[in-house]
Amino acid sequence: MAASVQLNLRSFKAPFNLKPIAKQFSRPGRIRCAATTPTKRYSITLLPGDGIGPEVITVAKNVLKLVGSLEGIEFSFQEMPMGGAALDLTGVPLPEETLSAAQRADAVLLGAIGGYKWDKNEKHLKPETGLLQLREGLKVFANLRPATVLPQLVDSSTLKKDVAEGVDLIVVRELTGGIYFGKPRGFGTNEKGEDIGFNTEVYSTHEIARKRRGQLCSVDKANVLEASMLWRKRVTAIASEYPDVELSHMYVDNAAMQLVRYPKQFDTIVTNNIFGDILSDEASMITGSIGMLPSASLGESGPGLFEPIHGSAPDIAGQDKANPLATILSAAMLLKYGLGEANAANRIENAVLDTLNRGFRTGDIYSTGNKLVGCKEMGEEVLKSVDSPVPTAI
Ligand SMILES: NC(=O)C1=CN([C@@H]2O[C@H](COP(=O)(O)OP(=O)(O)OC[C@H]3O[C@@H](n4cnc5c(N)ncnc54)[C@H](O)[C@@H]3O)[C@@H](O)[C@H]2O)C=CC1
Ligand SMILES: CC(C)CC(=O)C(=O)O
Repeated sequence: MAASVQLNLRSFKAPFNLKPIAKQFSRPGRIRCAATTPTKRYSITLLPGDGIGPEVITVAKNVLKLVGSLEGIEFSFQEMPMGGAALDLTGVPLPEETLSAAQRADAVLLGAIGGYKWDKNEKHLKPETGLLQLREGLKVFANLRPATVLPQLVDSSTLKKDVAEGVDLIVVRELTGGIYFGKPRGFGTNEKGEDIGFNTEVYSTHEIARKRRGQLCSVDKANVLEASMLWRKRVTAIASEYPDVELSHMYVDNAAMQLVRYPKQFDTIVTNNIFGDILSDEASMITGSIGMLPSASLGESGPGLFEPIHGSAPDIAGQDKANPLATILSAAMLLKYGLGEANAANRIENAVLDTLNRGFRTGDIYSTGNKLVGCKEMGEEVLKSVDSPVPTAI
């Protein structure tokens, strides 16, 4: 890593708590099980989407309902079409009604979008375009993707136990800029008449300024890309204002390698849209499965968007094989970061740990000696753990 400078996080106001979710995972304790009269009401827009999306959202919704009833919270859920499902229904991947329902809600929980059926659609008619429009429409620029190796799943990691054990990091990904949105973009022909496709990686200084909200290893490609050079310049400039927190810089190719060589070196990685997408998927395998990783996307104000980091997994869709834990943990992030309901969020996190402690595993995290279950049964076991007055400590 490059020489570090110090950032002082104490003096700036982040709109969210950057403390890795893992820290809260490790707080087992007695759960009060008394049902209370609902005093708080929240509206949640549910966007099941495509593939395994509806399967995992159904499970997460049930978990939210139960936790709400135990914590005196009443949810009103509004389910709206999004992605391929919306294309089939309305001809566009993000209908106006869906976006405005999401904007009006207290928080948004998304399953996943995409599938073979729409892969050949024109760009503006792809499910993925709808997701980018949703993120842009909600102005959720900061995407938090925690990756924690739970002791229960250390054997599911693709890395050796001593490398994976204790990994506890978070990727903070810029979400509404960079190459996913930059212009010019498109298709054309070069001087030899060959077809070309081109995109533009562009960052403006105000977008990078937002990145100071981490305590950080800033990942870029500043040895080659101008947008990364500006990124590093801004991050370094901001760093000088915050002397108490360490900042280091790393090139993305090295970061990809370091993540599998010695992942414990990372606490918070802050990076751009595309590098964050790729590195967080890579980090997911250290934890055992992409089916385990939740995410929260937050802006300055307005509802946050909460979604598992995985896609619609068309290869297992409709077979009751999906791991719902990433979506359940996204619901926990929704409670914690979106609604400020930390107790309710802790209930969910503890219930997930308890379910794993009781040996229940979907196929993606299965190891010998455990009980193989499908998406629905995993959800039912999590509900039992939510109800359990004393969760098992890890
Ligand atoms: N946020 C979103 O909605 C995203 C959507 N996509 C879309 O999803 C579709 C499939 O993309 P892929 O690249 O295959 O990525 P993917 O994440 O859907 O699947 C990759 C692999 O992980 C497995 N997997 C994913 N989630 C799982 C879960 N919860 N439990 C068990 N196994 C799980 C799948 O079965 C597959 O083998 C594409 O249309 C893509 O554009 C991809 C990434 C994110
Ligand atoms: C538009 C999405 C499919 C991009 C993606 O992979 C993600 O952000 O998770």
